[in-house]
Amino acid sequence: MHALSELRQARRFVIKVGSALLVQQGKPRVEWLASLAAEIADLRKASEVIVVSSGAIALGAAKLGLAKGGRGSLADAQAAASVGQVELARLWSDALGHHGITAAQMLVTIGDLEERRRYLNASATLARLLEAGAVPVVNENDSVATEEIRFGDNDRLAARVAQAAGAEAVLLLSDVDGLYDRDPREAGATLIERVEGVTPEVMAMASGASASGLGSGGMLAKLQAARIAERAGIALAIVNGTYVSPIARALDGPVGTLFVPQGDASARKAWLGGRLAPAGVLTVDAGCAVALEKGASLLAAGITEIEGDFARGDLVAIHGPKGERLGQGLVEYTAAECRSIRGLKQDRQADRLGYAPRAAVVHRDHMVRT
Ligand SMILES: Nc1ncnc2c1ncn2[C@@H]1O[C@H](COP(=O)(O)OP(=O)(O)O)[C@@H](O)[C@H]1O
Ligand SMILES: N[C@@H](CCC(=O)OP(=O)(O)O)C(=O)O
Repeated sequence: MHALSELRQARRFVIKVGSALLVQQGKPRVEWLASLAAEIADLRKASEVIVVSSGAIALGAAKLGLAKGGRGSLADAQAAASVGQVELARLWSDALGHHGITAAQMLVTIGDLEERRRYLNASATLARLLEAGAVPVVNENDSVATEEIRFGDNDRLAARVAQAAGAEAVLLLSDVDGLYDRDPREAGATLIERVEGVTPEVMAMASGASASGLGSGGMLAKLQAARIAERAGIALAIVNGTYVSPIARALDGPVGTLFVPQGDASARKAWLGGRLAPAGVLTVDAGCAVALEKGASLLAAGITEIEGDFARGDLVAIHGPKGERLGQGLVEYTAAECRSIRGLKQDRQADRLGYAPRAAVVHRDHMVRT
């Protein structure tokens, strides 16, 4: 998909709604939500829709009378989210219910979308809900997620959900028209309509701060989400949601920034490429680095160092001799086994371990290079 209007062809959408759109001065924007629900009902005539909705912390903080919109401390954010999520679910259930659509709440943590087995589980739930005709309304499970296990922003969460659901398009509804070449509050800022690859230059355009003070990620989080999506072959657009009927304005306008999918990585590789937290590091020698560059599997003979305590099937980062990041992949041996067979030729692995189920330590099929 190369133009915003082409997104209409997508068979499965993820629509992400930021806190600032849903909540103003602690109150939900019910009429605006009703107009969005009408657009979702319209989209569903030809496509499937998953919503990723922020707003629990902002809604809950207002109810509990917490300072700083509930973001003063982790405990405040968790308490606010618990209270706000109840209201958020009701708002969506009412708004979609008005069009005869069943809303389904799904609260997830980073592990649910990053640990392979749980990722497959979340993916199956989403598929079943869509098949049954519901609209999943996803948010982070903020009331139990601690700082270390949180996404923190719903932009990356939306990109992950899109991967897990096999969606073709993600719409990030925000309070700006899209990505500007610099902070839009600066003079001369220009809207970028199309991005072919989120390069470091593109990343440099974003500032991490959220102007509204309600959201958490700012433009930086949206660009990180765009990177996850483009690698997964998913089109992503940042569009202005502040208007009534924002989807029609963005797609028929068209106004916004489209991030064109890059390549057509298989779902599994996309998942690997986008995963955030490797369990360990394998450092390899120069010869191995060259072989990996050419697409070979990582063999024990090339490993010089092992960091971390990982299990078979975990994600590990792969570093070159100077510590440079070469890629990451699913490891076929535990950390202890890797330490034991490091530097060994393939035919000696079985002698050392007494078994050698796999020739490669990280097979090329389960590896992505950076
Ligand atoms: N280069 C940029 N282009 C567009 N917006 C930017 C840029 N750099 C920083 N921003 C800020 O990012 C904000 C959007 O992020 P955020 O407030 O987190 O949105 P949301 O709550 O919708 O997730 C914009 O309102 C803008 O102030
Ligand atoms: N999960 C949080 C939202 C996280 C967040 O702030 O996201 P966003 O407003 O999209 O930057 C909530 O429901 O309040």
